Amino acid sequence: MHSEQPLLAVSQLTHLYAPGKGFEAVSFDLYPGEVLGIVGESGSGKTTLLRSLSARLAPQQGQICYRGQDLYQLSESARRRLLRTEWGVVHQHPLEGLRPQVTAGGNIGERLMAVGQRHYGDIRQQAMRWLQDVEIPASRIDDLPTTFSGGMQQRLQIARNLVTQPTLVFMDEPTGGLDVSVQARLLDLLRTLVRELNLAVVIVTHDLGVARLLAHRLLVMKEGRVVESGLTDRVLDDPHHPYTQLLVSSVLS
Ligand SMILES: Nc1ncnc2c1ncn2[C@@H]1O[C@H](COP(=O)(O)OP(=O)(O)OP(=O)(O)O)[C@@H](O)[C@H]1O
Repeated sequence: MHSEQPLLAVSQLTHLYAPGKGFEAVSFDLYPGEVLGIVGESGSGKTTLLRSLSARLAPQQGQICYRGQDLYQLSESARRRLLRTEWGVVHQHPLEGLRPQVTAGGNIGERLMAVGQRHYGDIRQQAMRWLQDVEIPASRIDDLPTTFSGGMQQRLQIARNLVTQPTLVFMDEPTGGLDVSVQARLLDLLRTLVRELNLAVVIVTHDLGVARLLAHRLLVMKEGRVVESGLTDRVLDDPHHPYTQLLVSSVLS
């Protein structure tokens, strides 16, 4: 099936705050350009797992290899560099992923500087192009993100993360907290960007509609364990595990 090496190889990953709280024995491979959705009810451990996968919470057991290298054997500064360059993290609350005291252009430009760009004119031009790509008027480049609507802030956070052309992006409920029409446009935008940039994505969502639209494969979590995994259409149209059946039928009813 895949001749190439996985971007992420996760095996037997565990971090439990208490029995059933956190995640336990999670294993999967993620390949370039693949979108993996993590679904499950509130408290099932999705966010904790995402933090561990994205180098922000050391697991108690198990291993994550990124391009064949053990993530938690890297130095702290190497992991931080990854997060500023080849990786991106899109938080549910955009201001957690933005610098509120820095202009929209500065928020995007900062990531370019982290990958070594120094030419002010080039950086500003790329920031302007990215603002337009995420449907923010370029005339807002010198405004602070706190003056933006929630939907605009989320699009700015996405631009900030994608400007460095990352290979892997982690998203935690990126459309949560937005109203339905704003959500639909944002999903459309994400789908286009993921395809155009051939991004690998791990996306946490409790919304099966979002999972259906974006994810190629799903992990279904319950009480910290993966109870079912597979291609998105298979999992949602022909769920095998009773918990997945319940999850799917609760959306349909
Ligand atoms: N720092 C922490 N210390 C102790 N327990 C925690 C901590 N963080 C999370 N938990 C617990 O671990 C469990 C999993 O939480 P987590 O946020 O990963 O779930 P989730 O599936 O992302 O939920 P939601 O969809 O509501 O965000 C919960 O019971 C939560 O209370």
